[in-house]
Amino acid sequence: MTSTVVLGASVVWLGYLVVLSAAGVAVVAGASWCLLDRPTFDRFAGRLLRAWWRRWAVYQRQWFDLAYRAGLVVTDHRGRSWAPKVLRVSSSWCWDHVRIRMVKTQEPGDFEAVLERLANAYRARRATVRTLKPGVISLDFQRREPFDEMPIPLPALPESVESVDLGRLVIGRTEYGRDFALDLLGGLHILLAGATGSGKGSWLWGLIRQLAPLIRAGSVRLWVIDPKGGMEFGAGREMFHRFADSDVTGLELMREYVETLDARKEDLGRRGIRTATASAETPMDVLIVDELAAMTQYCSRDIAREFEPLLGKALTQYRAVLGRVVGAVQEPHKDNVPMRGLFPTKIALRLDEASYVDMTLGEGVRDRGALADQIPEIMPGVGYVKHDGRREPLRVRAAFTSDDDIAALVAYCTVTPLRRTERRPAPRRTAIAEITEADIEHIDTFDGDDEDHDAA
Ligand SMILES: Nc1ncnc2c1ncn2[C@@H]1O[C@H](COP(=O)(O)OP(=O)(O)OP(=O)(O)O)[C@@H](O)[C@H]1O
Repeated sequence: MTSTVVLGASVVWLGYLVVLSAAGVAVVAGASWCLLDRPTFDRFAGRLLRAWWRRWAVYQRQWFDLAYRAGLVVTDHRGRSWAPKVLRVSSSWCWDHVRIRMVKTQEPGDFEAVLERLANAYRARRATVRTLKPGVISLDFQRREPFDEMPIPLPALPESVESVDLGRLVIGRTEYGRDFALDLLGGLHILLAGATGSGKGSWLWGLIRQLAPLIRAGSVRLWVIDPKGGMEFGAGREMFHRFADSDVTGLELMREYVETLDARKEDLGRRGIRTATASAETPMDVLIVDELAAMTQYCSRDIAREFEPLLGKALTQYRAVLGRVVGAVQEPHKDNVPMRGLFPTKIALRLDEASYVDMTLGEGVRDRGALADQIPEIMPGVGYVKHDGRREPLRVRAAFTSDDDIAALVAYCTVTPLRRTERRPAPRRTAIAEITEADIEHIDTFDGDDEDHDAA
């Protein structure tokens, strides 16, 4: 209505030609933007335009008819009919969210009962209902599933130290088909929440793979706590700086991590260095905790009581001295992760409960489209990412890292390039009495080219 009034006024005020030309320029500019950079176009303009268009052309237009046929129109004793009202439509790349005010006496269950019918009518892949507040629900319709057909190739191992950008470690693809990267410089610490089998392993190994040349060069050191007996990370113990496979050894590792970074903080402070750069002298120390709850909740009280403040310290004090924490958890409630807010990068893979989504990503993010509890089990590795300072969650899938890829990674990181002198075989101790004529001949004919020796 408002847009019609504004358009009418513009035509009267400026004339048809001016309004048509302005509209033409806007369409061409928008189309070029969309072609050149779809994710940013979608973030700033696409989702608004799509929501406006779909409200007008799809949801609002068919709503009364469909609500009537689905039995959602209520008739009172005087024969008057009341239909639930479409209040607002918002849209992300894959989902539409239709906010509905229910008729008094209706309940969310009335809509749940006819969800399949509504999904069919609106040609959606699936639909869910959420209660937003008393009397208001959101009907969520999934329009597309890009990860059904999108291949997610495992990014190649970076070739050299110089080719690793700690601010852009590519581990998968976004729903728009673009590379998705984690950022250990600006993004600092990462919290990864996901139910069992949701693909946390792929995310963590994907991140480690991208650090491989730096691990091999000693510029990144991994401190890994895998308190579930080393099930996930045992295969990589050789390449880790420190590895713990129980809560007891995990606590010892945590103590050493904090002592090491405290010492570095003091040392760099004395030398007047305010921010360190990752190098063999001052490596980036990445602490990976595969199941935070095993160190904070499902362990003895003494362990949890000591571990939590140490973790809090690691999350708050070591940014400048290159301490980074990557924590994984299945149930992200406060008892398991008391310091959730200290992780600037948050990722929600498939979660068992709707309430876990906001616990992981922050208040209200599920309402903005991060339906991590709706990710099907057949889609491991898919999740929603939320960066501090960015409103919209992004849907992402990590590439799958197989056992063979892990073995190759470990082999790559644990082979130290040998220096030429080290490759020479130790001189054979030969007693003078053992020297034969043939030996003397060989010594005479040796011309200084030691290729055979080197190859040996
Ligand atoms: N990115 C991915 N793409 C495709 N399949 C995947 C991906 N990640 C994981 N999978 C599949 O899902 C299975 C479970 O993944 P994974 O072990 O990483 O889950 P998890 O969240 O670490 O589970 P748990 O908490 O029980 O250790 C894997 O064995 C693999 O078959």
